[in-house]
Parts: sequence; C-alpha cells; structure tokens
Amino acid sequence: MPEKDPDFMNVLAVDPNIIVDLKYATTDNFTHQMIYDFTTAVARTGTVKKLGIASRLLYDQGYRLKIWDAFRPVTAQAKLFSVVSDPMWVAEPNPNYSHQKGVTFDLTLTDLDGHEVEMQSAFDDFTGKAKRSAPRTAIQEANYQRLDQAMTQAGFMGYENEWWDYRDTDMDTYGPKQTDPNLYQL
Ligand SMILES: C[C@@H](N)C(=O)N[C@H](C)C(=O)O
Repeated sequence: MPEKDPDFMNVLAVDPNIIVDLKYATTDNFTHQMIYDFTTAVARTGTVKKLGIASRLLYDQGYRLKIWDAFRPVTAQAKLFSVVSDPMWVAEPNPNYSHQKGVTFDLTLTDLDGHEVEMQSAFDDFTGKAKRSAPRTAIQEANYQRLDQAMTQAGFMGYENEWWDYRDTDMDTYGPKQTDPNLYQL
C-alpha cells in the first residue's frame, strides 16, 4: 500500500461544508467519458488551507463552495487534451502546471442547501461566455463578485478565460508532484 504524501490534503479535511462533485469522475463532462477513478478532491496542503479560508468567508455570508475539479493527474489531462486540444480551454499535459500539480480548483458557489447559484455560463462552456470579461446579468455579477472576492482574499487568482478556475497565487513555489487521491479518503 503506498503512503499518503503530506504535501497533499483532502479539501474536506479543512472544511466539511465544502461540496465535492468531481465532474471528470463521471460522464457528465465535455468528453462524455469517465476521465479518472477517484471522487476525492485533493490539492497541495497550502492550497487546501487557503480554500478553507475562502470557504469560511463564504459560509458566513450564507454560501458554500462546490468543487468540480482539484488535483488532476497528468494522465487525466492528456485524456482531456485529446478531446479539446486548445490551451485556452484545456492546458497541455505538463506535470509542472496548475491542476496537474495540485494548485488549482474548478469551483462554483451554492446556497447553504447546496443549490448552485446562477453564474454566467455552465462549467466547461468553452465559449466567450466563460471569460471573466464576458457580460453578466446583475444576479450573475453579484454571484461572480462574491466568489471572486472570497477567493482573492484567501490567496487565489482567477484564470482570465474561465470564471470557475482559481489558482493559488503561490503556485510557482510548488514543483511537480503526482499522487493518488484515493489514498486521502476520509
Ligand atoms: C478543462 C478545464 N476545466 C480546465 O481546467 N482548463 C484549464 C485551462 C486547464 O486545463 O488547466
């Protein structure tokens, strides 16, 4: 049995109010294939601690975070990239980048009952509607700003082309590392 690497952590260990719904563990994603064999969301330990800060900020305002993707093995990235080979929407396989080293989350906001709030587009809508510069209705704008402010305050930066993609501002201090998220089940 391989050992758990303490450089990674389950997001539910910092805050059980976080909702985990990993889309690439299901066929409900843009590839219509199951991309990986785990349902546990893990990331680098420092990145998970930052997520906990954002989660608590949002919970105090009556909202929860829902995680659609966290650490994503390079093998999974290669599967995604083989379906959409455009680095604007899907990064090239690279163990030193973003999800693939565990410093990025794809996420959205829900109310306290777990119902998703309205955002400007669906997850992985690879059109201009996904961009942070896209027009938003007043409700979408309020939801976007609430999420963005909490994530920024906690130490993340949003990827300009995908409103759901938040990266640890310390991401460049992390080197490449892979793990098996199944080891981190609570
Ligand atoms: C595939 C999409 N959810 C995503 O994560 N895109 C960024 C660019 C990535 O692949 O890192």
